[in-house]
Amino acid sequence: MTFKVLITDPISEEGISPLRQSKEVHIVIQTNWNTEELKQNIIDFDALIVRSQTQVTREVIECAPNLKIIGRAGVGVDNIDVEAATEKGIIVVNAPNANTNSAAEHTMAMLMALSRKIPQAYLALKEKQWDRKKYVGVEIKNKTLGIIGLGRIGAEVAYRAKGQRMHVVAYDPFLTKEQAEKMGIEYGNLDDVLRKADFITVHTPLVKETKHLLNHDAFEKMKTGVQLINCARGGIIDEDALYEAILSKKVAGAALDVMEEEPFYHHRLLDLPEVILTPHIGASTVEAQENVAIDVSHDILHFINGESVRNPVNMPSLNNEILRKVEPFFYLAEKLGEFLIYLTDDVIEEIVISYHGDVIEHELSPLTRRITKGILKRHLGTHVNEVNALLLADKRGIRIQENKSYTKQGFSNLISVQTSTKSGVKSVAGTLLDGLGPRIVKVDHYRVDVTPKGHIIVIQHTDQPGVIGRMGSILAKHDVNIATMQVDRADIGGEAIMMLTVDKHIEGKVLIELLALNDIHDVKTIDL
Ligand SMILES: NC(=O)C1=CN([C@@H]2O[C@H](COP(=O)(O)OP(=O)(O)OC[C@H]3O[C@@H](n4cnc5c(N)ncnc54)[C@H](O)[C@@H]3O)[C@@H](O)[C@H]2O)C=CC1
Ligand SMILES: O=C(O)C(=O)COP(=O)(O)O
Repeated sequence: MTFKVLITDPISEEGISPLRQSKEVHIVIQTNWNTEELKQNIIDFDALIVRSQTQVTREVIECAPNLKIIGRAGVGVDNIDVEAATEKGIIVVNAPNANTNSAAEHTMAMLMALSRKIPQAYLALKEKQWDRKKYVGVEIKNKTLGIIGLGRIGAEVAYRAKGQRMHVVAYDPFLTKEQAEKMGIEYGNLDDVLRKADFITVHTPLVKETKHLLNHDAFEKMKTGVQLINCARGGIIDEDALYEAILSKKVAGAALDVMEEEPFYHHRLLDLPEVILTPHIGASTVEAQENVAIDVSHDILHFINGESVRNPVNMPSLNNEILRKVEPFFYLAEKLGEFLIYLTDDVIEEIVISYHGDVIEHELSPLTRRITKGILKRHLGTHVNEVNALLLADKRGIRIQENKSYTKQGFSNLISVQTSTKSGVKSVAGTLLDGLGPRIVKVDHYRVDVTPKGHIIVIQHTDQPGVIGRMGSILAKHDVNIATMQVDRADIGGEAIMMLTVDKHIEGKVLIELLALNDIHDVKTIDL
């Protein structure tokens, strides 16, 4: 089947060559559509690749019933309604490492241009003005650069600034004093950075907490004559407050690659000679564009091939080594969920997942997602996936509890899943046996040993002579061949369980006959 990929922002042709080479992929590039046109035309597409310009709103996502993956050929996903995508089970991937260098280099270029007024001098000369006095700058050597957000790009900027013999003070909620010392920079809180810096550069994402992070109050705390750089996202600096701060001479200059509204032509900041601007070109290099497109293309191909994507935004990201260790448990996890929902007759209030033994050394969240997916899938349909399973459970008021314990419970690894409803608790446990694969080893408090695959019958009965024979006769009458069979009981003559694997799907009429047998209390037929 053809996998249709729509690309709506300019992208490197070399970068998408992995996609072009795939026979399954059909690519449409359309960079001129407005939102309405995008909404009308997105219906058939399986994947969408964008940069920062296309606004992938909830409305757009709702017009895309076939959309499975959105690739952001870059870092910031503030132009994508990730929550709406997650609800629909659409995976969002980006290219977090591919344009770091270009963005850091652009930041340094802006810092140099700002400190030496290069764009202003250039413009004047183009107007035939030779004015050397007007364009006196300041050195950056021995000046303090304040970095807000010391992630990938912030850290690269710090190294480069140190190379220029600047003193660097940085604030990031995840930065420790020790890490800062190792990097040879000063560790500070936000106020330290604001108070100490001669130049301030921001490298955070645009989120609720960073919107207008540099506002009127922040400007008040800065040195008079401070210069600002924003090569991250428009909106981190409050543009009106910046305008006022420049007029009042608190801020001597600003270099902006990004603005709150893009493209921008009419903002009053454009009229200030202290402001230098570029049209969001921090990642616009041949190398970065090729790299972002390659990374996103590979993730789309991973997705098509049923492999885990490398750079998910709305799921935990797993590196290859972590993935290699946890992947063998994926099938077992999902099947435990699928199995348990057959036994659960009432509305689920809580799912308790307990991991025992060696498995707890692995990243467990992908397993919890798969178990939840397995449970929800039966009633919510195939649109439930690893991306939206937890969100869908949460929206239905289902609490999910995860427990971990080193205690081995008789197996080197054991995953036990329990559903709680108003009518009681149901549980199943499974293990991954070395060389033998996944097994269901416990159903409620009964011990069993069944491969979670194919057609399974679970029969609750009273432990009496003849029950098994009568059950066997009914299956034989309907030409149902029993492949394996397990029996366990609480006490002699007490409650017992039979678990059979059979070679075909059990039809309703067989079920009715089984349920009518004396001493059989419940029968569940399960297709995994
Ligand atoms: N102008 C352009 O063309 C480009 C812009 N960008 C933008 O640069 C930004 C940073 O990108 P990366 O470094 O790759 O991301 P990153 O995720 O590696 O780093 C962001 C850092 O900001 C920190 N942070 C979050 N909230 C903060 C707060 N309130 N105060 C201080 N620090 C905070 C985080 O802890 C993290 O370390 C993103 O917004 C991205 O969209 C990225 C590439 C190109
Ligand atoms: O990667 C990012 O976050 C960027 O801002 C780059 O944006 P672009 O892909 O060049 O539109």
